[in-house]
Amino acid sequence: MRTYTNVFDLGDLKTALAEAFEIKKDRYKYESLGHHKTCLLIFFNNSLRTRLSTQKAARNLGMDVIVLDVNQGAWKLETERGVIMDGDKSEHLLEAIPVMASYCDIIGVRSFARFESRDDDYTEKILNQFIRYSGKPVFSMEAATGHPLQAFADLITIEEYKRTERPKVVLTWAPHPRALPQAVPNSFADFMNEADVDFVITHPHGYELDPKFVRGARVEYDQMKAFEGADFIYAKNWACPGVTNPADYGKVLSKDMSWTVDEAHMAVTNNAFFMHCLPVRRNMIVTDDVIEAPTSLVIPEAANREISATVVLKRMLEGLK
Ligand SMILES: CCC[C@H](NC(C)=O)C(=O)O
Ligand SMILES: NC(=O)OP(=O)(O)O
Repeated sequence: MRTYTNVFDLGDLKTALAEAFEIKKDRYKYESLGHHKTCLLIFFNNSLRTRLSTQKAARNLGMDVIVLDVNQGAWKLETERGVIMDGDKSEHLLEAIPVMASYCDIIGVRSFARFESRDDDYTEKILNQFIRYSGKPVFSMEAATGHPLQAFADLITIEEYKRTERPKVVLTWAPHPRALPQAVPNSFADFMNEADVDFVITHPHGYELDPKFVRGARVEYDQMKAFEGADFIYAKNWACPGVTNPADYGKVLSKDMSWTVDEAHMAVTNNAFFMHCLPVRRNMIVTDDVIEAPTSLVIPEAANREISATVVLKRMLEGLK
């Protein structure tokens, strides 16, 4: 595996899930694979789960780990070519990338959508420079339009807890005070469309996700109708993807609190499990009662981030041989 940015990089999902459950039984099983190999984790944005779980995964495989918070300790980086660098940025990405790559064997990158240009975000301008100029295997730790480590952990969790062979899984938008990226819902849809589930997406008008990720999923604008009979509810906020109106890209079009997932919403489901990638704004996205209920999976879901990262890093290490 040279890059991990989407569901198709994983290949057959049943095989990937079998690998995940094998590792979950013994996460140190492949600890010799990473001997004298270094994993560099580069963060342009904040993180808790990804920062901790990916370091843990690398250590499970015997790797050394370096974590770099760009713009906090390193030089502020210019990412645009052709810019006269007379401002507050001391170094260009085009030098920094090969330099960083010279100290490691595998690179993880977190670089959120900037909402300055839909094209820049949806062509993954930053992540693709690492893929193009580092000469090393590169995996996404949430880039502008995807969060595949999260979505793989979500799939593992659904597989562990499903009570029926083909569960109904609902991705629901919920309100948030800030403009959040579409990376998490995009990757969740990317994975659910390839998994053996009955997948439904529900959100207010104007929040249509990019067709590249929606693919054959059913889109239901009536949230309560979407929730009917659901086995899993996956809640997430995202800012306007700019599909129906490109001028609205990155905007907060709604803070409608009737979309907040509460017990009345969960009452029309099939006693559904509740999921969220975290961090979550309680009583905006979901009420205290729902996220604290026995059917809330947010903690085991977060714990599975160690497993998804271990599988991906294992495959990258195997590719180095
Ligand atoms: C894993 C989620 C990271 C990020 N969340 C925030 C609060 O920026 C997002 O919504 O994409
Ligand atoms: N879910 C997730 O990626 O969390 P962090 O942003 O804390 O890493």
